[in-house]
Amino acid sequence: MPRPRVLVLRAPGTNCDEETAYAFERAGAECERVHVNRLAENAALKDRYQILCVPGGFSYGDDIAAGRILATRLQNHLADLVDTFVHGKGDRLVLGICNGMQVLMRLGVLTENVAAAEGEQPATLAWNNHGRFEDRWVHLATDTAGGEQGACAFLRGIRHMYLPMAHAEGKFVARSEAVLDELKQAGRLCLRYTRDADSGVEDNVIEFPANPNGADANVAGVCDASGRVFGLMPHPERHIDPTQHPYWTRRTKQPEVGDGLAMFQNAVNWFE
Ligand SMILES: NC(=O)CC[C@H](N)C(=O)O
Repeated sequence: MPRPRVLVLRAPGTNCDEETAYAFERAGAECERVHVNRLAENAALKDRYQILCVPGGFSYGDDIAAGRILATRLQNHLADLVDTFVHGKGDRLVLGICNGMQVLMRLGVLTENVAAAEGEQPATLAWNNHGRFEDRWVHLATDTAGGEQGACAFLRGIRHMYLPMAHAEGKFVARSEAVLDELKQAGRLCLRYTRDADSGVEDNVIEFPANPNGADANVAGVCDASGRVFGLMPHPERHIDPTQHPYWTRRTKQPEVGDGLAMFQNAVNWFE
């Protein structure tokens, strides 16, 4: 299989596209950063890629709500692109990081097929509990409720990650306990904030700062029913090299790579 080609989507206000492209390239993919307007001009462009990634940033200045305007632009002008990657033949992957997860949530693709009343969104991303932008490193645990490997294609074999998070509107809130339960049972609440490197998944909300925003069930990332479409609020592309770790000068034993790289490698290996 040739190296998978990644489309890293850019919009006004995107600011993590270069790091994200670097992460995918380090993992062995070929990557192009493409502006949403170029895709709107040339619909056939999307056929060049196997992975769609919506990176972090402040698309359209977070106006109205973070991710809302880019999601609306995709819905109204690039519905075919979204449909091809999310549904299509099931042979492509979609990743949304931070602002990208906000876009995927606003599009509804991460909570598709979940029972909610007609016209109601099953879940959303609200403002952090303390009402501020929060920028810190967090411990994350993966949920394997979807089976030994877990439900999510990007998280295979990963049990724990230490990654930066940096957002204001990242608190995952489900409409009801029933929605939360349904997502949980299916293993779709696949990435959770946790206390430290040795802690696992907890369903009760853990205290700040371990859970930096107050998210229901400590949710940091959600995948669709197929596990091919994944959104997470923390930034795996900011921990690719061990020197990005805040304590790297104090550690005697240096790991070969940063915790975030495995996620990008999983994406590349999915095509083998
Ligand atoms: N790092 C990011 O992608 C930021 C996401 C978004 N602008 C927020 O503050 O919530």
